[in-house]
Amino acid sequence: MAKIDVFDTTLRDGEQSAGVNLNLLEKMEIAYQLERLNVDIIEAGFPAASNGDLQSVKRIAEAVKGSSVTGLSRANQNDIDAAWEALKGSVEPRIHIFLATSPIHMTYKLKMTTDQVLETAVESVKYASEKFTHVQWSAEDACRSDKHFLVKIIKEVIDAGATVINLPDTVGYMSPEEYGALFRFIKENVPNINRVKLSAHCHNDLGMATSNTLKAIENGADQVEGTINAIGERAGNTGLEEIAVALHIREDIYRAKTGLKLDELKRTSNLVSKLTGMSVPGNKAVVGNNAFAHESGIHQDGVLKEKTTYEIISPELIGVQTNRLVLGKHSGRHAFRMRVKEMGFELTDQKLNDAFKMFKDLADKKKEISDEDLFAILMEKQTEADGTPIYELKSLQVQYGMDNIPTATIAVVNPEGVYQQEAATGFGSVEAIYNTIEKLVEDSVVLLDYKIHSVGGGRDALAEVYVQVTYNDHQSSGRGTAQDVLEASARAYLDAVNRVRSVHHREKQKVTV
Ligand SMILES: CC(=O)SCCNC(=O)CCNC(=O)[C@H](O)C(C)(C)COP(=O)(O)OP(=O)(O)OC[C@H]1O[C@@H](n2cnc3c(N)ncnc32)[C@H](O)[C@@H]1OP(=O)(O)O
Ligand SMILES: CC(C)C(=O)C(=O)O
Repeated sequence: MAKIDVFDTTLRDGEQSAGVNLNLLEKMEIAYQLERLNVDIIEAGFPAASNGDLQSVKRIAEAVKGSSVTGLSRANQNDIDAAWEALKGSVEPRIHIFLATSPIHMTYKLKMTTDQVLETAVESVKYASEKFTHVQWSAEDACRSDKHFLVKIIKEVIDAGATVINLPDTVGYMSPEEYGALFRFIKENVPNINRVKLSAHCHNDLGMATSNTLKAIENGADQVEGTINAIGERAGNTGLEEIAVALHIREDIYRAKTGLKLDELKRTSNLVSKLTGMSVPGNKAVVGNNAFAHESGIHQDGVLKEKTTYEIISPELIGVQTNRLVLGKHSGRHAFRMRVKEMGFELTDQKLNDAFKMFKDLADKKKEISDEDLFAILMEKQTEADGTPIYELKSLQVQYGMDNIPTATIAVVNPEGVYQQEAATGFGSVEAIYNTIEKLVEDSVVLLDYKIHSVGGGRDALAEVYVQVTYNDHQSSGRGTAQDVLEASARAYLDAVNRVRSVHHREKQKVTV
């Protein structure tokens, strides 16, 4: 099994993400976590970029001992000296020098000929090797470079003292097959290549960074570069979490592994996301919040019976406690019943079915049903009297306008099973509803108290209404839950009436016995 070195550039290429700016303490926090994750190399910054960057790299190099720390440098003495200033305190000082080798970059950006680039690369690597134990050299934009020129310059920089050669796909241009072939070509054609480690560094412009990196491993890469959460310049870099977990899960084909502590991945991802302000999409591979969430009934049923039906990665592997069965409109009875049980409710089959129907109706209106929503539904069902014929709300319509008299039209099925419909007005919508209900139920109802609050937060939160009434000379309370406040109000009023009826019903039964 080949061991692949992990070179983390979250603090350098990752910080190049538009809008990301980390201060020293934030960088230190991430560096400590990367050390805990057991990355081999941390690229902590670009010391020549600013005094702040130099100081961060220096502090991280002094503080972190479990991973090697490096800094980026252009191919000139000034940048190399800045890197030395930052890194000379580390155990085995390591520098990362880059110089572009593609015609586009050499012509337009560097304004240098190939000979000048060759000479600059060799001189800078020689200069750096006098100070640093490890010198990584990157052929920037290697993937759009002439491969014979690459062979030539790589051979020369190895002779000049480079210990690692990196072939970056700087603009995320290559296909996996092409990138793999480039590694094979360099391995087969650079005569001194076995003296160095070969590294892959991919960008995700065409969404191929992970596949490209894996292809590089299949074709001889000893080191992979990337960031946590795949952040980085433009569309980002290779997500190290994806590589490490892919190698682990598909060990059968890659026959390679990293030394990462995989169960630190989620924590690292959370920390990087929080400190950079770059949120991780829910569907992000490995570390997205939905990576272990199952929403559809058939999947939930499968996972309840045997996790591996729909999970190739176990959540514990990356430090997530458990998978999540999300209750939503695609969920089925198996998952619903399990959640009901977990929440401590024991419902009869009939009530469970009714609750499931209420849940499905609500799920049609809300994206995700929270535990609070579910609790409200289940509590309503749990506390509903059994066996008593009740008034069942069938439909409710309210007409309201600032200059009109509010009117409610309500249909119920009464305790005798008869469908009834009535309409009434009121000073407000709720009063119109309550006046209508009074016409529908046999005896008079007097409202004593009315309270309303929202269950959970957000604009689509459920409304929960509590009422106190006297009905038929009995005081009673009632509770109603619905997404609409008027429906919740109607349900609460009918619930109070039904509770009185249920007490009567039980008393009558006692007398009969
Ligand atoms: C592919 C990558 O991710 S490379 C890393 C990119 N990261 C960064 O650029 C972040 C940090 N950069 C910075 O803070 C600034 O760009 C600095 C401090 C490094 C340089 O700033 P300035 O001196 O103002 O130069 P500026 O950034 O405008 O231009 C870059 C210069 O470096 C030159 N250059 C670019 N790459 C290299 C290289 N590898 N070796 C030597 N010179 C280089 C450019 O040709 C240009 O030179 P010119 O001024 O003679 O035209
Ligand atoms: C500095 C190099 C390795 C780089 O970030 C790139 O080419 O993308």
